Amino acid sequence: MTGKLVIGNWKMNGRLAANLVLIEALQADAAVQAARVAVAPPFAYLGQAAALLAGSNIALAAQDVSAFDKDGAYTGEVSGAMLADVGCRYVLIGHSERRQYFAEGHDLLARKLQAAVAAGLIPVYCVGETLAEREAGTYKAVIAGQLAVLGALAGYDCVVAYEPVWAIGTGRVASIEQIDDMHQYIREALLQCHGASGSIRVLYGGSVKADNAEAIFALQSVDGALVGGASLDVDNFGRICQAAKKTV
Ligand SMILES: O=C(CO)COP(=O)(O)O
Repeated sequence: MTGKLVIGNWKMNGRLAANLVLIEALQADAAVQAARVAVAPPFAYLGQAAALLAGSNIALAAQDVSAFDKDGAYTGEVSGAMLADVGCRYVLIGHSERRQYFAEGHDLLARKLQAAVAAGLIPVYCVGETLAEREAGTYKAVIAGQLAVLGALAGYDCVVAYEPVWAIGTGRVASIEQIDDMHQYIREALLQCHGASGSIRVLYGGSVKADNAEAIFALQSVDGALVGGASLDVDNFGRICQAAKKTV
């Protein structure tokens, strides 16, 4: 499978009936089948999605993982081993919504990253600055601080998703220049803290839609996209996958 990686983050959306319709439509979409694609449903629906996706090219991703890597008395938690057991290949870690609403910070995220790789999952580590940080001009330092957590993961397969908070769900996509600038910066920073930017893929996320995907994927510095809202719409997601496949 070649091409850019497209991951659909469903966030806290979905129901059994709607998921069935969406996944069956994705399976029937030639562009989705031909691209390198993953979907990240909520925990409650991972089993359903895994069963529906069995034998398909579409991989399964989770939206989060517990920092605890041993089974036990951790009510409400879902471990990396459980995610691997139900068929997940990827797991999102450090999404800005988790940083914002659940106060996830450096130490916890470092543990989650370790737990993910220990379970054989590929972490999709999310970074991104707020509008205030962008306007204050501190955004690169913010991203560098967030990336520092990856230092301990040297040697592991890892995906980084750059998602400027101000572009998430706002329809306000970062400009091509802003994306390229940050992706170049992230690659260089990864070389410093992770040691091998070559083995790391950097995805862009934030209001990616069918009509802007091709221009974003045309950037050499972009290895794919983490898609929120548009991943719930087959037509939009299918066209994003088509754009990803075009720009190998
Ligand atoms: O947060 C995102 C993906 O993780 C991006 O969400 P939107 O594509 O809805 O802006």
